[in-house]
Amino acid sequence: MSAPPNKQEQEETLTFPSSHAALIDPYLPTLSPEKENEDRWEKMNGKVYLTLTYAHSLDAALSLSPGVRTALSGRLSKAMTHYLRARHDAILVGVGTAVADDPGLNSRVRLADCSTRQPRPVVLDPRGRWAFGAESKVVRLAAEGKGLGPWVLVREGAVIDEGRRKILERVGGGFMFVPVGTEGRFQWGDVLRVLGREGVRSVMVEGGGEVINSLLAADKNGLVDSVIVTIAPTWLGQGGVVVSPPRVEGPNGGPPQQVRLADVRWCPMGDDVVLCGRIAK
Ligand SMILES: NC(=O)c1ccc[n+]([C@@H]2O[C@H](COP(=O)([O-])OP(=O)(O)OC[C@H]3O[C@@H](n4cnc5c(N)ncnc54)[C@H](O)[C@@H]3O)[C@@H](O)[C@H]2O)c1
Ligand SMILES: Nc1nc(=O)c(N)c(NC[C@H](O)[C@H](O)[C@H](O)COP(=O)(O)O)[nH]1
Repeated sequence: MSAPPNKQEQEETLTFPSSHAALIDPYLPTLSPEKENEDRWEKMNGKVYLTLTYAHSLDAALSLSPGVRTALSGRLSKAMTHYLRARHDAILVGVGTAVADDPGLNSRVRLADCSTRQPRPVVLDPRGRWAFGAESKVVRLAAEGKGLGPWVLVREGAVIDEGRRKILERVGGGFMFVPVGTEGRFQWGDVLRVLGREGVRSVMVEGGGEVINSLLAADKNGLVDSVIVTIAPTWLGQGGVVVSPPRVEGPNGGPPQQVRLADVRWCPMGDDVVLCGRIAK
């Protein structure tokens, strides 16, 4: 595990070789002209393409503890993550990640045609916990034209701080309202509907633990189109934020149902390995 990246490391342009991109591309939403995208969107009844992607250790930990930013990906798999960011319309994280990591949520990879493409940062924050300001990295990058302004999804009826609303709107972002259930959570279907209404056709969900586990638990509805996991050759030890969704009991008291991947591909990337797949039906 390395020290937190310094500002220069965080802002340098990354390259992701096309030979590696070719391994990952079958698991990504297609890059097609807008018209074709809209036709497909209608055929799929307005289903936003969802890629679940994150990096974890050999003991399935995303980080040392909830409030700690922990670098796991090596140089090449990190470039892959930035390539994924360029290949989706939006990138979504939970407020726990926004608070712990102060993430940029932009793409720093140059694509094969030398262009860059930025995803819309989306933060799930039902209770309005994220105390961002103009100096928060994602806001600053948007102000500098290096990313898009974030959308913060809060519960319907939440009282919005005027100052924060202005900060977001100044960089092209804003608050959006989504209904919550009894547990104070959004339904994933509602989240995707809100994003779809705003023109988002693909989203990569990057974490953290609660977001990933709640999405895997909800996937009986077939929301996840592909899964791309970077596995780093390290154990973080007990106490980390772990990917392990709640068990679903099997029928008639049988063994618990497993969430399994099909159509699997393992891609070595530097010291890491990237696992791609789709959730088996
Ligand atoms: N290694 C990686 O790829 C990676 C990726 C992202 C985050 N992380 C790490 O994960 C840690 C944060 O994880 P975490 O589990 O504490 O926080 P999290 O990012 O999953 O955020 C949790 C919060 O998001 C909101 N949320 C989650 N699911 C929701 C739903 N269905 N509806 C409404 N709101 C929902 C809730 O407010 C919840 O408290 C940090 O340490 C971060 O560094 C690692
Ligand atoms: N792929 C990946 N490898 C890692 O080792 C790691 N720690 C993350 N973590 C994802 C999480 O969403 C972080 O918040 C962003 O990676 C912050 O990075 P940026 O500032 O957006 O570049 N993701």
